[in-house]
Amino acid sequence: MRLNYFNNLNNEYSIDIYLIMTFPKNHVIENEEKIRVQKPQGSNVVNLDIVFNPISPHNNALIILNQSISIVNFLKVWEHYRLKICADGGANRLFDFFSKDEDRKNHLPDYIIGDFDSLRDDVKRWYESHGVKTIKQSTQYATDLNKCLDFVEIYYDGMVNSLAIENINDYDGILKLHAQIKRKGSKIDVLILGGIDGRFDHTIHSISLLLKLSDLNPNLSAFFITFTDLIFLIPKGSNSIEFNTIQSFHGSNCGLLPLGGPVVLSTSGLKWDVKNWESSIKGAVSSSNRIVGDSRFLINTNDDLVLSIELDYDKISNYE
Ligand SMILES: Nc1ncnc2c1ncn2[C@@H]1O[C@H](COP(=O)(O)OP(=O)(O)OP(=O)(O)O)[C@@H](O)[C@H]1O
Ligand SMILES: Cc1ncc(C[n+]2csc(CCO)c2C)c(N)n1
Repeated sequence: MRLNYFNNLNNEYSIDIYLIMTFPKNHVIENEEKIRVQKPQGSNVVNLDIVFNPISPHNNALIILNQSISIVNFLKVWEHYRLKICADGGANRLFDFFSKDEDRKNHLPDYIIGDFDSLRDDVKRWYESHGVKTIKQSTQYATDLNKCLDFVEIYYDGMVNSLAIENINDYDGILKLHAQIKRKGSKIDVLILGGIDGRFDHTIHSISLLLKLSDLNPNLSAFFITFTDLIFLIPKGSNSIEFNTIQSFHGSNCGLLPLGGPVVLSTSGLKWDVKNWESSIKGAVSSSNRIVGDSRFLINTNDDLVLSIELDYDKISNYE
């Protein structure tokens, strides 16, 4: 609220008065279906538009895991990513996605990385004969997803240019190189296709990696995409989750998932906004919530939180 007043020399002054509302613990407010949420100051901004249309000079990577490629806008997404990696059997999925060699040739990944227990021989040979680099990493103490995430960091650190791929030892060379990189480089947006909603151990491993990303792969900001959802980490603090392009996420169902441990949450822009709300996997969890903010919603959390947002393909197909 702004108050204007004049002093005795007739100069106009204004003062802003902020009303700070404090809510009781575990409060829920039910909102209308579409509400305006003001842009906050000093929040971490998570821009959902960059998932389908990454900012071009920005470092980014697409990782295809060994699950069928189910997102409907896959070909558009493909065009937007600079570095494309198939994790082991993920290359079979990319190969099988196309029915003609002509289309396959126009969609070559940069690398195929893994222990190669699932990569079919014919697929390996075909991609190698078209110039795709394959990097065998046979260690059974890291998953192919681990190896790919580490590789993305060493690639953008510049190590891969200065090092012939053949010189990476084929047991755990990527992990060894990764241990040498700078901890704080520039941010890299990574979109991971698959890894969630198939085998349960893989799913939990994927969530575990997400929760450990700031420790293990601090330069990466990762989004998992499945046929139904976008899943990513909301870091501790105040966050503004924004979607300015054609309101692509307004109306989507979402879940605030305390998978890293108990959290206390306050939100603005959800159908059921929570205030000072204690959430834990053994206690209350806000699932089947809905985004009602017209172009953003806010989450304040005292610890990292996993967020899932349902994908509405009618809306996201508007992304060019
Ligand atoms: N059924 C699945 N559900 C979810 N994610 C999967 C599934 N299968 C594979 N993935 C993901 O794709 C990656 C590459 O798949 P691949 O089948 O080559 O895995 P893998 O590491 O050999 O697994 P495993 O030996 O446990 O079957 C895995 O590391 C995992 O992240
Ligand atoms: C305690 C422990 N549990 C499981 C595995 C097995 N493992 C973990 S990652 C991986 C590679 C999958 O491609 C395999 C086989 C292990 N090594 N150590």
